[in-house]
Amino acid sequence: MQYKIYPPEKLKTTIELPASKSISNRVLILNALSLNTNPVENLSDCEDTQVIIDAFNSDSNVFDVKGAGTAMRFLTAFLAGMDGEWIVQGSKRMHERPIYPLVDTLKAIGADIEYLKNEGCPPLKIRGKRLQGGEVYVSGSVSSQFISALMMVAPTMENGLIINIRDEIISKPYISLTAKLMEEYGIHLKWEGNRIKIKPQSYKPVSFKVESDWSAASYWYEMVALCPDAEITLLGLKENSYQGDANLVSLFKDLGVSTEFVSNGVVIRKAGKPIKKFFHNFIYEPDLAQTFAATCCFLHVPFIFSGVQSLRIKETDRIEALKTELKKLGFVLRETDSEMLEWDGERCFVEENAVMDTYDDHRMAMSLSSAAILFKSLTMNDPHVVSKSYPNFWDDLRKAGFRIEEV
Ligand SMILES: O=C(O)C1=C[C@@H](OP(=O)(O)O)[C@@H](O)[C@H](O)C1
Ligand SMILES: C=C(OP(=O)(O)O)C(=O)O
Repeated sequence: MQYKIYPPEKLKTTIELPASKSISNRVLILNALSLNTNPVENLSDCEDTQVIIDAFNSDSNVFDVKGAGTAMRFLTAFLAGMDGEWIVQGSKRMHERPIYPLVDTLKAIGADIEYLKNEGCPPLKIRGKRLQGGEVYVSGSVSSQFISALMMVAPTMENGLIINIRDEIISKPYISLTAKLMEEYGIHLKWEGNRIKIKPQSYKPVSFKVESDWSAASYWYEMVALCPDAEITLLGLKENSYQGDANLVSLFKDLGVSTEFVSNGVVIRKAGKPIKKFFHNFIYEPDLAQTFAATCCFLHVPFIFSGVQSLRIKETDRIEALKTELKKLGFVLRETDSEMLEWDGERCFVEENAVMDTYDDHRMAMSLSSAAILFKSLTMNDPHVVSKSYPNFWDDLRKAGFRIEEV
């Protein structure tokens, strides 16, 4: 399926953002560990959250997490400590995404996990049993989700868990998010430097309301940056958010978007000119890199991004995908080394009748959609991929005045 997207003359609207998928997916695991029966308010309706709900409601011992990295990693650690024999599988891409740092660590404390296809990647067969815990070493440079997964199950282990994080810690705010949510569920943990100590203890069931998703908000910031006349209210965002991607407020200031925090969210507006060149290390906000690559190109602001190495092992190789799709629109991006992505302002011919590919990656679709504002229209393949984190994205664009035709 293809969409042809036409922008409105001006943007003035109020958008009910989806709930944070990172918080929703942690809360589901924490609820299961605390035997919590209180309903969660505002749980995300996205596919990545639904696959965890489906796993918990299933009578089968075979779970399909589709493309959800958090679901794959969190359920692996959860099921490793649950009596029974389990199979966790996912999409074709999920079966290429690494999970060995987590599996190796779980095996080191007695877990029984087998690779069913490719060594180091899902699908997995897990023969669950109560884990003793102890002291483990895990790499922090592949995915923070391994550390979050271990942290959440640590209090249920007989001896608790001391997690020593080796190498560079990427996506650190997501580890902080896990720690803060565990604290809300009554857990005490000690995190000093590269060491997280969690004693055996019981989770307390609590009522929880999930805040809106800052990563999803980034696409609306991008639209405001590109639209000559724009004011958008985004509901449900918190100023003192647990989400690291809230850092986009200060990053978008440099690209001419102001943020006013109001009681029920934020109002974002066009405010001044963008800076001449944009520099940022995305190691702590990998999910924002595509938004900023697209925004900078469409604003004609050259950029140097560092810390983008983890983008290669996400829903797709996001570096390759960005280079390919932005080139179709006339922007020549380069990797100066494996951790850097740069656009020095080099242009090429805009491909005639360019059609954007989305690579089974919600963030490719959402970050590129704003090109419709610059080019007056945009055609995109497989737009439904947004359901991974933001199922109502296209409906919200329609609400904001975009015309979207199915072609
Ligand atoms: O823990 C989480 O909720 C997430 C952690 C990040 O992954 P990595 O730690 O693999 O970078 C992020 O990209 C992903 O969208 C969500
Ligand atoms: C990388 C992402 O998700 P995950 O790793 O959980 O599949 C994402 O949502 O951008």
